[in-house]
Amino acid sequence: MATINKNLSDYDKTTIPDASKFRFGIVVSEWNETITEGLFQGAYDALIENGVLPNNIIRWDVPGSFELIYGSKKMQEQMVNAVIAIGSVIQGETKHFDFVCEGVSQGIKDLNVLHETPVIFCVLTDNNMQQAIERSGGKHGNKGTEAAIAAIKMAELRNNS
Ligand SMILES: Nc1c(NC[C@H](O)[C@H](O)[C@H](O)CO)[nH]c(=O)[nH]c1=O
Ligand SMILES: CC(=O)C(O)COP(=O)(O)O
Repeated sequence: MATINKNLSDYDKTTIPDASKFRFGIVVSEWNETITEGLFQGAYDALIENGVLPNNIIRWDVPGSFELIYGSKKMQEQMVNAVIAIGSVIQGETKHFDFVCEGVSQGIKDLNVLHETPVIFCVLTDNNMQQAIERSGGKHGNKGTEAAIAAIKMAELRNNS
């Protein structure tokens, strides 16, 4: 199903584990800052709504989405139950978009394969700014909310396995 047929902020609260026992790391890319701030807010609000204590949310900023890999790797070392990597890549005139998207998605996949702490992929890869606006608190909801719910579920899975 495409995002266009699904609001990214919708979730069934009754299916979400109690998150009050968990600590989360959020790594935020500064590129397309208005978008990544919207995603951060969506993630932060959803964590709080599901019982996470403000002191148990650690935020670090990195320059761009490519740096989310290193930032998330260091965040995995911080005694957190899960990490959320937040970025926004927007298509430009060159192939740079493809390299950044490929690098960050493969890099975060590698962190999930190599280490115990789950890293959630909250990186928008849009054709234009309008698509990014619509997915960071706009008409399609907020991918930050979706990422926070995924982080809680993965923290619980890790706890129980
Ligand atoms: N163009 C975008 C970038 N580019 C920057 C890279 O992510 C990286 O910071 C640079 O190559 C230095 O290593 N980053 C985004 O997050 N979004 C973009 O649209
Ligand atoms: C995603 C990008 O790399 C980007 O927006 C850069 O734009 P350009 O390809 O025009 O340099």
